Amino acid sequence: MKRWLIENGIFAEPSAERQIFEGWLSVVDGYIAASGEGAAPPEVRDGAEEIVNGKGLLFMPGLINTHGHAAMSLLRGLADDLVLQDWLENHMWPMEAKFTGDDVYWGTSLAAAEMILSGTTTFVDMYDHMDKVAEVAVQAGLRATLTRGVIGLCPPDVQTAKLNDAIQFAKTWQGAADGRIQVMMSPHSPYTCPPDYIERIVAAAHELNLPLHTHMSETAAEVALNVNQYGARPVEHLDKLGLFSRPSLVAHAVHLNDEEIALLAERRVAVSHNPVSNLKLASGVARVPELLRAGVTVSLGTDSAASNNNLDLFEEIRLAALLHKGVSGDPTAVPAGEALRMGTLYGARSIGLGDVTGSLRPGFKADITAVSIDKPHFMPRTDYISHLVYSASGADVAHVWVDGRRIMRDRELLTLDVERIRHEAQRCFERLRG
Ligand SMILES: CSC[C@H]1O[C@@H](n2cnc3c(O)ncnc32)[C@H](O)[C@@H]1O
Ligand SMILES: [Zn+2]
Repeated sequence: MKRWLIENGIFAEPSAERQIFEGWLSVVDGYIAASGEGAAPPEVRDGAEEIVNGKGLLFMPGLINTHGHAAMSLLRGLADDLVLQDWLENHMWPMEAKFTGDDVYWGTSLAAAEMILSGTTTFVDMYDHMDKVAEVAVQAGLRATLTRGVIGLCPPDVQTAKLNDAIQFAKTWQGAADGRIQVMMSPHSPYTCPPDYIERIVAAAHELNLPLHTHMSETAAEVALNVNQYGARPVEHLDKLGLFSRPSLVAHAVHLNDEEIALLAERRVAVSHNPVSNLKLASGVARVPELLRAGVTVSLGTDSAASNNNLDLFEEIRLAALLHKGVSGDPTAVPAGEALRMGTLYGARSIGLGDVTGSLRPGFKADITAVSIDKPHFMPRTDYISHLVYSASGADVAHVWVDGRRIMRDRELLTLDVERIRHEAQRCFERLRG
């Protein structure tokens, strides 16, 4: 039984009434065991194998990135300042057609390094060659919810092969690495998957007892196309195809009307809000305050480094708090505490891990991000929730633990060889470009 302790720290618990306390927190076998204000009780201190001095540090739940395509980090900076369809069809998909498992391995490793360095402990990833993504997640020590995204714009035998690949991936990896790896099923979107194909994917999710994840209502053009092709907007269309009969997480959900928001709430569909990607691709601004008011679980995602162009979830938290004030004219539209919950607790809930991670309460996994607060931009000590949301960035993260295991110490990655990853990522990109 491994017991360790953090003492002299400041702790931020986004779910609590009183969100900040100064004191200690103990971990036993990867789970948060207890915490309290002031000095740790002697029996806790005496039983600890390791004591982390938390002076100058703020400990918070590890950040949860609920939508991304990690391997696309290889395409960062390749095609900027374009709208979604042009970016996807003329720039991303031609490059992705050349991706091998090796590219996905090194692209995902690059993303994993960046995510750990900026305080993310759990990530959702939708891509191809998912065995490689899972391998990286296990090696990096991250928690991950992974899904083989399928695009159905291909002959029936290829559709079937892709679906079988997704099923095989799920059977191999669901619950791996002591439960750190979870799996979902993913039609890429309603505009790339014909209705009967979506129904087959939903049926597979029922058989395997898995949640579903998809891109939905990202652009106004997508909604118009859906109405033209199928006579319904994407929410109604996917509802009719049974997608929301499983626990589901939709990415973007930018273009929604009031009825659609009500239906998402009724079906308990979670939304991954990706504000930076939505701004960069000029997709629009999601109706986050309305979604939250309707009771929808809204979490945060970066999308890929090709449409962001980094994986720093602190930026999404800050933007979620700022953007909706700006567009609504209401400074309380997304308050700081709510933005922090979107990056932690609500992220966990949106992938069915609401009792596992996203909180520092006893019984949760010790997925912890330590922010170095001995810096001018964290002074004076007025309100640390405010500082985390409006002032912090990923570069302030000092240490990271997942499942109670430290994976970054003083900004040194303990599970990944960052020099090798940088070199291999450049090599992969040059081959792809060539
Ligand atoms: C089938 S694997 C995932 C697939 O999704 C593509 N993608 C990346 N970002 C977006 C986005 O914002 N909207 C829709 N699709 C996106 C990526 O290029 C992969 O092909
Ligand atoms: Zn995406």
